[in-house]
Amino acid sequence: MSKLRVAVIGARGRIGSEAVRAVEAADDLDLVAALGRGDRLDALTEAGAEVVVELTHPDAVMGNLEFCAGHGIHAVVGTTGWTPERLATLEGQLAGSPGTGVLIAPNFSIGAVLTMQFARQAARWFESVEVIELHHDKKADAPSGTATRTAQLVAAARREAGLDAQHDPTTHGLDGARGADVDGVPVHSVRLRGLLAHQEVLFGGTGETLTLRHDSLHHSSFMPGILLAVRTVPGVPGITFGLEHFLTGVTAETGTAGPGDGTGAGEGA
Ligand SMILES: NC(=O)C1=CN([C@@H]2O[C@H](COP(=O)(O)OP(=O)(O)OC[C@H]3O[C@@H](n4cnc5c(N)ncnc54)[C@H](OP(=O)(O)O)[C@@H]3O)[C@@H](O)[C@H]2O)C=CC1
Ligand SMILES: O=C(O)C1=N[C@H](C(=O)O)C[C@H](O)C1
Repeated sequence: MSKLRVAVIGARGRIGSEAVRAVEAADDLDLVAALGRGDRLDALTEAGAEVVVELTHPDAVMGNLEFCAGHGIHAVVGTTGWTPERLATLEGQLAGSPGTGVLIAPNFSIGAVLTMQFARQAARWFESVEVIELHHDKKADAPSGTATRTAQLVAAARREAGLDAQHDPTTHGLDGARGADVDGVPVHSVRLRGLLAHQEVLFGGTGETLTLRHDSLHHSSFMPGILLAVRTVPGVPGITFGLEHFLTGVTAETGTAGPGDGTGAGEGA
């Protein structure tokens, strides 16, 4: 059987360099290009890439995906900073390439995907919820894509359950002290040298709290998810938002992806 031809963009970055090693080590995958800043995207077509793994920067991702869509190259996207506007742009880019698949994953680690699902499950049972995400000191975007997605899933579950919006009693304080408001869920971002990627979802109810915590301790935590996505995305045309849609057993919890439907694409990452 021929190997799937894979390229990595952002190949010299923290996660990109790990992805290069993971693709090289996979028996069924062939790393045909490893691109960094300044490299020509034509190298992707010249190398015959079938799937691109995009791990760059919010400023770079849209141009890279436009090229992929325009050339019918499937894409697995880890770069964060997604908004509904960006998703709409990507949908437009893919319109002329209906067989091309793009998986956008706010987080490739199984523990983080499960944390989001557990948070979604817990949301209806608690009055209060806040998210704290903690990352390394080089991260460009805040809140993290994972925290944004978590807050959106929790907010959607609260709405579905008919819960009231959370009331913030703060009348005195400094700007920013209560974090960013993501769909009515406060999200607090910590940036600290020595950290990698961590998140706590805190729920509060009558006389009790529940804390869900996930820690990515090494970039290897993202590799099984990236490899799964690379192997799966050629068979799934269009935009899929969230790795859970490629994970049997977790998919049933979330429904199918679709812009603005509260479960999949179109909600930012
Ligand atoms: N979904 C997930 O599970 C994960 C997602 N991420 C996301 O992945 C992205 C990258 O993270 P990280 O590896 O930490 O960041 P890094 O800054 O370490 O790596 C990004 C790399 O992309 C390169 N780059 C920037 N612009 C371009 C471009 N136009 N073309 C090609 N390469 C380019 C950078 O080059 P230069 O150094 O010259 O700027 C750098 O080598 C971020 O958005 C992050 O949030 C990270 C971890 C997990
Ligand atoms: O920049 C990172 O490092 C990470 N980014 C993703 C995010 O924004 O959620 C995934 C993970 O948290 C690591």
